[in-house]
Amino acid sequence: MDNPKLQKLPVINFGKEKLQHGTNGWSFARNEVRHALEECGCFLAVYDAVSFKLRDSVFSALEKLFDLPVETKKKNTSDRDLFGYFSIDGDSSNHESMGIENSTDIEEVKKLSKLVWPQGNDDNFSGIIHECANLMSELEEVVIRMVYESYGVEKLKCDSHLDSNMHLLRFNRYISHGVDEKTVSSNAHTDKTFITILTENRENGLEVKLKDGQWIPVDFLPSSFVVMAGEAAMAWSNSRIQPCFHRVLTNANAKRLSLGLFSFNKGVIHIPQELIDDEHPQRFKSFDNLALLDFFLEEKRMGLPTDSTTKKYCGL
Ligand SMILES: O=C(O)CCC(=O)C(=O)O
Ligand SMILES: [Fe+2]
Repeated sequence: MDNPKLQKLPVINFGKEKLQHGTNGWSFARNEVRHALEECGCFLAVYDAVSFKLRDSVFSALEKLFDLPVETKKKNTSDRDLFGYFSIDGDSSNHESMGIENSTDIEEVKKLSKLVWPQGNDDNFSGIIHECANLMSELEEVVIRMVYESYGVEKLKCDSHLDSNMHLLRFNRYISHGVDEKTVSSNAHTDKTFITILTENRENGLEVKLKDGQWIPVDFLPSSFVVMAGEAAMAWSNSRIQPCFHRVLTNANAKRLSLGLFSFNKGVIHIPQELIDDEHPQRFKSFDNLALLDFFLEEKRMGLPTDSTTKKYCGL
């Protein structure tokens, strides 16, 4: 039975009519987005632009990708830790991840496909993955436009933010073996992104932490994606938006796949004047989002605590 004390995440519908700027549906959804990000740091977006058929094709393509030999998967490299292939093995679990930088460019998706299937791939891996990445990035653009608009920040600033957006598409597979309880497959963390958009196959596991400290499981609805605010959105918003703390717990003998679009800004992010006033004095300096990520990765490599990386990097 549902625990009545367990809160649920806000659910916001992103049907076609809500995506039309200037409609009542848009204004209503825009207010819900701001409220959800300020209160929870995340929400569930029902977004049927990604059809069930496309979803199924994406997850079966990812299953084939992860079923490749480790040596092949290791060809997915990147200059940044965590952007290419990595694997974390625990006593009873295994978490593997692969990524495609600039995934809204089909050539980048083809590059990975050619690397791991040099003889060719008959399942249209690139087409399917690229279509899904593009649809996810369209949702992300709508969310970012709504966020800028809800705070009355100039449209030009929003356009320039979107022009310098960089997307990393990342796939995760978590396998846990014969344990009775849930296994922590990904420790609690916040992303260093502006926005992260995630979905999963049928196996649940993602949990988010609410303001009151309660961890709640994300119950994905059909056609839904969780939209999470990252540290960059928190700093940009002068701490109005909460960064979303999340973790992954997998069930015994489960195989879970997830797909996430991580957006970083390639330029320098300035804290908008519209978000600074007597009640909200400026809390962060202008900062470079990717440099913030590199700073975090370096601190992590050195084994330093990373719970207040952003404050340390660009806090005032
Ligand atoms: O697999 C998931 O649902 C979450 C993955 C995640 O938090 C991450 O890749 O940063
Ligand atoms: Fe994450």
